[in-house]
Amino acid sequence: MLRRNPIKIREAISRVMEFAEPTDIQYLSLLEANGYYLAEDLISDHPVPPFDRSPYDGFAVRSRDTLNASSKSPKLLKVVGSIGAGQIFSGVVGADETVRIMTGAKIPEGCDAVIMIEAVKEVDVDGEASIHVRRPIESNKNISFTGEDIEQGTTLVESGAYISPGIIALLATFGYNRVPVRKKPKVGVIVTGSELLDVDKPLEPGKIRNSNGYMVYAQTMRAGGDAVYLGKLSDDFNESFNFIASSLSEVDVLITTGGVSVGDFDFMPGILDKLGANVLFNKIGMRPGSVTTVAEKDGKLIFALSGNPSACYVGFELLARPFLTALSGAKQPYLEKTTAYLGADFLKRNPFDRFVRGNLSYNKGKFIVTPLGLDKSSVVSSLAEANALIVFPAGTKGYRKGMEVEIILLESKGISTDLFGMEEKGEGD
Ligand SMILES: Nc1nc2c(c(=O)[nH]1)N[C@H]1C(S)=C(S)[C@@H](COP(=O)(O)OP(=O)(O)OC[C@H]3O[C@@H](n4cnc5c(N)ncnc54)[C@H](O)[C@@H]3O)O[C@H]1N2
Ligand code: MOO
Ligand SMILES: [Mg+2]
Repeated sequence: MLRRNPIKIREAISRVMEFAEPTDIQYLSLLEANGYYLAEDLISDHPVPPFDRSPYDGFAVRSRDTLNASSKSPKLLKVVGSIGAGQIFSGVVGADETVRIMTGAKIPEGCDAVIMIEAVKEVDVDGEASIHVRRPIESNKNISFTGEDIEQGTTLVESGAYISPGIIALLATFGYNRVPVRKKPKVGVIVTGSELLDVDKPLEPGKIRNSNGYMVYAQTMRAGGDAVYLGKLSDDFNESFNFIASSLSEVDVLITTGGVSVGDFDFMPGILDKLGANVLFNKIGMRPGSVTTVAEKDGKLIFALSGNPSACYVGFELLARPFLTALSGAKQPYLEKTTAYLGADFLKRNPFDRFVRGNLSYNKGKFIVTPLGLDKSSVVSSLAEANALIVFPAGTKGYRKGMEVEIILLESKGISTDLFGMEEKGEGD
């Protein structure tokens, strides 16, 4: 029988990440770029705003004209023009003159302040539009200055950043009609097992519906990959071998589920062997997902995930997810890790690092994480509400409600830079 040497999850992650080369750069329109990773630094090539402009609807004035204005003796200014955003006042504003100006319009030459519309009285003097100013205004008051938002030459976003709606706004501001991004890696998903029914089929004795295929497809998309569902293999070695061998050439990464353990129909180890793939590991000292196997063939990785739904889910999140996110060009591909208070007892011993599906919520100023469903790798029920993995390190005994635990956030776009901060906490296995 195949020899398996369990390694620590931290080591498994680093072996996988050694193969994480970002994909090629492609150019997308700004409407398509959301959710990709930026492939070059975004540097401001002009100041923002690019000209001094009015932050209000009002009147642009020369402040010195208003020096002696008071409510008893208002200063009369003649309105010599009117501009909206996008329009330019072509002349130079002279003594006791003002220009009616709307929010966003360029400050006319000669003016050094803006008085809001509500603060003046509009009057008609011999058929000429004028305003009464009732108090002095300081120089530079109510002006949005050139570069006050962004100075020219600033690195605003670094290559490898996740393109969020806010970054889209910056890209638009600086004229990125076409945005350099990393391609989403093409990820083939294959499920194995003669017991699997298609999702539209009624149950039959001894059979179950294929849930992993759809789950892994969705996980792949969440990880920034471009998932392709390649299909379901029945328990036939040669057929499975041929299909997997030919699928590999069509994708950047291949993910299979099932058939990685030691059963009569667990063909993945034999298939990887026959392929001549370099097995990075085939056992991890963790629960669930201990049988998670990763192999490399011609520079491409094959993630052979467990068939058990929870083990499959966790194996994907810990190993495939950072890998795919790194391929997609993320500067920081790891999920964020933080701490929370346990919402219920978890009294099992932890001979291996354990990753329990949990639901993180916020209650009265505290982050509470509650273990979900049965802690068995075969269950599917624990996955629906999982937004975190609770980390119980190997060698620990049992945790009571209210204790502080480390958690990995499943819905975050990476912030932390370590390998989940997995500390070595004794062997335990
Ligand atoms: N003698 C031993 N038996 C088992 C061991 C072991 O060490 N010695 N390890 C157990 C552990 S731990 C796990 S995890 C599983 C791993 O199983 P496989 O990866 O070989 O997966 P399968 O045998 O194909 O299936 C296991 C289980 O999962 C169901 N399954 C499979 N694919 C899907 C799918 N696409 N959707 C939903 N459910 C699926 C399958 O029907 C089985 O019930 O092995 C243990 N056994
Ligand atoms: O690989 Mo199994 O899920 O360890 O639990
Ligand atoms: Mg099996």
